[in-house]
Amino acid sequence: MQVEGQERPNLTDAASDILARICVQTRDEVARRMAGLPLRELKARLRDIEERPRGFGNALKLKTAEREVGLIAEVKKASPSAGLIRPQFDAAAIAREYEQAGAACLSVLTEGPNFQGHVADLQAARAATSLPALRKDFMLEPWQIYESRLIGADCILLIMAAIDDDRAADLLGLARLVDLDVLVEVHDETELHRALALETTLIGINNRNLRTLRTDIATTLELAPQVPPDRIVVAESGITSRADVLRLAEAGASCFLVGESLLRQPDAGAAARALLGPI
Ligand SMILES: O=P(O)(O)OC[C@@H](O)[C@@H](O)c1c[nH]c2ccccc12
Repeated sequence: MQVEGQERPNLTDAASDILARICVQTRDEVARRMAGLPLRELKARLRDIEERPRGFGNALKLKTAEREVGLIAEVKKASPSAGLIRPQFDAAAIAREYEQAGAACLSVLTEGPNFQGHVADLQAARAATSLPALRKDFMLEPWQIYESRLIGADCILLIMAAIDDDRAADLLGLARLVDLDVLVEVHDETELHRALALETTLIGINNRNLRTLRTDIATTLELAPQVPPDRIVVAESGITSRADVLRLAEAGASCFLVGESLLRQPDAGAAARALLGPI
């Protein structure tokens, strides 16, 4: 990593705060990629793209109307909390299983150092299905929004714990400009109120604290009832059973972002079907 020591946050803090560490790594990575593709060139390339995004929010609404539950099924090889989840990782094959099981959308990790994700995984998963895909990464810089559109993402994630209000509004506006949907992620009441002040429909409530990596679905149970009905609540992380889905739905979540519990099963499609329930 090439960043000078004094530009880094205190390393003791960064080591005990996983989100802070990932943000430092992401800024380094973005600086590297930007050097290879300056913003002006990136924008010029976008002008040549004809394909429109697939409509992530819309797919969630349609599936939820059809079967009560909108599943965003996650494609990831590893995570900082679980380590290696799928040693034999085939993003396209997993995505196809999810689509056949009735998932509304995909979520694909593209972050390298902590999740072993790649842009190519998102492209492979999306090409193998007709489902819209969320680029699951840490969006900090405007350049990343344009890049997300270039690589074929349909939606991006904005993590309120990682950015301030001005940055969130800027990145949200840019995403709109390039026709990407946005999932705004919160973990506590303060972040939820900051998110609700933004003009955005998809509110993700992450049951995992990204600073400590601990999960507790009580986070969604507490926060979902505070979300007005014109927004869509996506319960995220630590969801392992149909019983979890039913409890979270009762609290007001209509959509569910699930990765690890599906990917731990040899048949991820069957696991997704079990979460979705009968129909
Ligand atoms: O694998 P799980 O526990 O089912 O969680 C999926 C998803 O919610 C999780 O990957 C996630 C939610 N928000 C994030 C932000 C960064 C990295 C990862 C995430």
